[in-house]
Amino acid sequence: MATENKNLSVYDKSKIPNAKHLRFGIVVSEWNGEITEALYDGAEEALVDCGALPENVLRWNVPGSFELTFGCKKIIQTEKVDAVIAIGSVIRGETSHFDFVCSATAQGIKDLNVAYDVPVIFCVLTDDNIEQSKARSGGKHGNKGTEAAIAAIQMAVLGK
Ligand SMILES: Nc1c(NC[C@H](O)[C@H](O)[C@H](O)CO)[nH]c(=O)[nH]c1=O
Ligand SMILES: CC(=O)[C@@H](O)COP(=O)(O)O
Repeated sequence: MATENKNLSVYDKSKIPNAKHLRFGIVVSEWNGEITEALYDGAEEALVDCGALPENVLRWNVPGSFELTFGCKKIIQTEKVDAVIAIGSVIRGETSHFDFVCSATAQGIKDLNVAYDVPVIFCVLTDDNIEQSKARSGGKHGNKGTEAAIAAIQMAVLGK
């Protein structure tokens, strides 16, 4: 199902485990800050709505989406977290740089999920234009940060 037909912010709280005993890391790319801040707000609000304590939501910033892999690795290595959310916004420019950043970031975050026993949630928008990004960070399609928070809670308790 494409995002076009799904609201990213809709979740059934009764079906989400309570997050009161969980601790989360959120690593936020500073590129396209208007978008990533909105994604962060959606994620943080959903985590707290589902019972997480604000003091158990740890935020680190990195320069761009390419640095998300390293930032997520470091937060896993240095902090006790039950799940990590990687937040970024990549918007296509004139060159093929978009493709390399998106691919490297997706592969890097996938690799972290293999290398460590802490789920890392891919909350990276990869859009052709800013309008698509705005629509997915609190606009007509909801907020991918909200979706990522719910996934983080579900994955944090998986197998426990
Ligand atoms: N163009 C975007 C970037 N580019 C920067 C890279 O992510 C990286 O920080 C740089 O290549 C240095 O290693 N990053 C985004 O997150 N979004 C973009 O649209
Ligand atoms: C995703 C990018 O790196 C991109 O926004 C950079 O723009 P350009 O390809 O025009 O250099």
